[in-house]
Amino acid sequence: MVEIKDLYFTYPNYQTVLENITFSVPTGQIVAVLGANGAGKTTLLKLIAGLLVPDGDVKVRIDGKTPQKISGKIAFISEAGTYFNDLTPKTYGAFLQDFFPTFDKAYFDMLLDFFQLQERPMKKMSKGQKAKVEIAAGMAKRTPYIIMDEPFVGKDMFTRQDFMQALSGTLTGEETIFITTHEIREIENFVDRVIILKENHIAIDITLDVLRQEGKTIQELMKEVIGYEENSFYSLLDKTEDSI
Ligand SMILES: Nc1ncnc2c1ncn2[C@@H]1O[C@H](COP(=O)(O)OP(=O)(O)OP(=O)(O)O)[C@@H](O)[C@H]1O
Repeated sequence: MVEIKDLYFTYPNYQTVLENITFSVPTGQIVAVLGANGAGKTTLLKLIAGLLVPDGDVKVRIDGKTPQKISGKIAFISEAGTYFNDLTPKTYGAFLQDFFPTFDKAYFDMLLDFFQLQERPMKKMSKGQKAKVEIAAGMAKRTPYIIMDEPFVGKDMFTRQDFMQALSGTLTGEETIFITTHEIREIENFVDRVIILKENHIAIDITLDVLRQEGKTIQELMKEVIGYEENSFYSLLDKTEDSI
C-alpha cells in the first residue's frame, strides 16, 4: 500500500509545485496521474519512487516504509532512456540479471522480441527504441511497485496499443502501478483510478468504476476538469486519422 499525507514539494529557488497532496493506494491498483503540462505529475511520481524527497517530514510511505528504504521493490520507467549507451539490449539484460535478484530474463527477452529491437549498442538506437529497452528492463525487474513516467513517448500508435495489451496480459494483478501520460486513449481500459493534478492540488481522484457509473470516459473527465480537449493533440489526431 502507498500512503501519501499532506505532501508539499518545492524545487530549490522555485515556486511550490505540489501542495496538500493526500491519498492512499491499495496493493494491485493501477493509478493514472494526469494533468496539463507542468502540473507536477513527474514530480509526484519521483516523490513516490523516492527519487525526490518531500519538504518537511516523511510524507510518502510504501508498505509503511520510506521509498528510499524499499527502492529494490520499485521500478521507475521514464522516457529519459538508458544510461548504458554502450551496451546492447541483451548485454544490458545480463547486467541487470546480475544486479537485480528478481530480474526475469525470459520476460525481458520476450519484451525485446515484442518490440522487435535489434541487438546493437543503444547509442545507435532512436529515442523511441531506447525507451522501449527501458520499458522492458523496468518491467522485467518484476517489482511490486511500477512507476511509469510517460512510457509512450516516442512510440508509434501501433506500438502503444500493442504494448498495453502485452502489459495487461503479463501482469500478475499484484503490481501497484502509477502511470502518467498524455495518451489518454491508451490507458482508458487499463487503469483502475484517475488522479488529476491542477494548480498544485488534486483536482479529482476517482475510480474508473465510479466514472463509468457516471457514464463518462477519462477523456471527458479531463475536458471537464482541466478543459483538456479543446487544445488537445487528440482532436488534431482525430482529424489526421479521418483524413488518412
Ligand atoms: N528540476 C527542476 N527544477 C526546478 N523546477 C522544476 C524542475 N523539474 C520540474 N520543475 C517545474 O515543476 C513544475 C512541475 O513539473 P513536472 O515535470 O512535475 O510536470 P509534469 O506535470 O510532469 O509536466 P509534463 O506533462 O510537461 O511532463 C513545472 O513548472 C516545472 O517547470
